[in-house]
Amino acid sequence: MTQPSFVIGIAGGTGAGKTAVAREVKDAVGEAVTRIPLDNYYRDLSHLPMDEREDVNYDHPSAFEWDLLADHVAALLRGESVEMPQYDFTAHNRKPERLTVEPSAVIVVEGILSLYESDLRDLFDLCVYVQTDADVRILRRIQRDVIDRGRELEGVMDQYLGTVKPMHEQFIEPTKKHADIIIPEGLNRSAVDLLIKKIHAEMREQEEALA
Ligand SMILES: Nc1ncnc2c1ncn2[C@@H]1O[C@H](COP(=O)(O)OP(=O)(O)O)[C@@H](O)[C@H]1O
Ligand SMILES: Nc1ccn([C@@H]2O[C@H](COP(=O)(O)O)[C@@H](O)[C@H]2O)c(=O)n1
Repeated sequence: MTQPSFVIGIAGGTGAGKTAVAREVKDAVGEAVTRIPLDNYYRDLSHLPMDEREDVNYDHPSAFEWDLLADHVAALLRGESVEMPQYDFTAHNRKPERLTVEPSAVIVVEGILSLYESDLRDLFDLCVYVQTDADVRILRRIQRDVIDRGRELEGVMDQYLGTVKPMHEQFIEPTKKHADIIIPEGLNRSAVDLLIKKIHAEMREQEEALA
């Protein structure tokens, strides 16, 4: 049985506020929202030792298992549950366990390159880009990586200049052209409230279509 779902892709640079927006939407709309972090679809790198996993370019499109993510979103739209991978930023690898995700009225796919791959984008009803200046994003990222992810400041800076910034300019920022909505700064109250209103309106339409 197909599940009528409203699918939203939220993209934007590291530290832009994508996760904050997606969490705010889930908190406001509730159980009807399933959040699918793109990070969970980083390729399994169990075949590489830790020192090689540390050096992977995690901001290049090739770092993600796009087919699996598109298959999972398509399965949810067919009304089937999926076994979503989980990611461990400390190990630079997938966790052994998966999380069962059930079909739902609203699906939010959120991550740096959510709007990059056309097969995935074709499944989205609404494309959102969170636009935040690079200086604000790097400050947020340093805070998160050093405090939450236990990384050294020097490593965060090297990674930012070596891969994060150039990949942002080459691959992430250009996906803004696919956006229906651009949200400034992340948790922009007015923009997020409008997004939540749109989701409620779509859910009402789904309910009326089923009645
Ligand atoms: N408009 C905002 N003003 C201040 N801080 C914000 C705003 N939006 C998001 N943040 C904060 O910025 C940090 C990074 O946001 P996050 O959503 O994790 O970014 P992303 O998922 O895009 O990497 C978080 O601590 C979040 O609470
Ligand atoms: N092992 C990894 C995997 C990813 N990253 C970085 O995460 C960023 C994406 O997540 P956001 O919440 O910031 O959007 C991306 O820029 C990768 O560089 C990492 O550092 N280590």
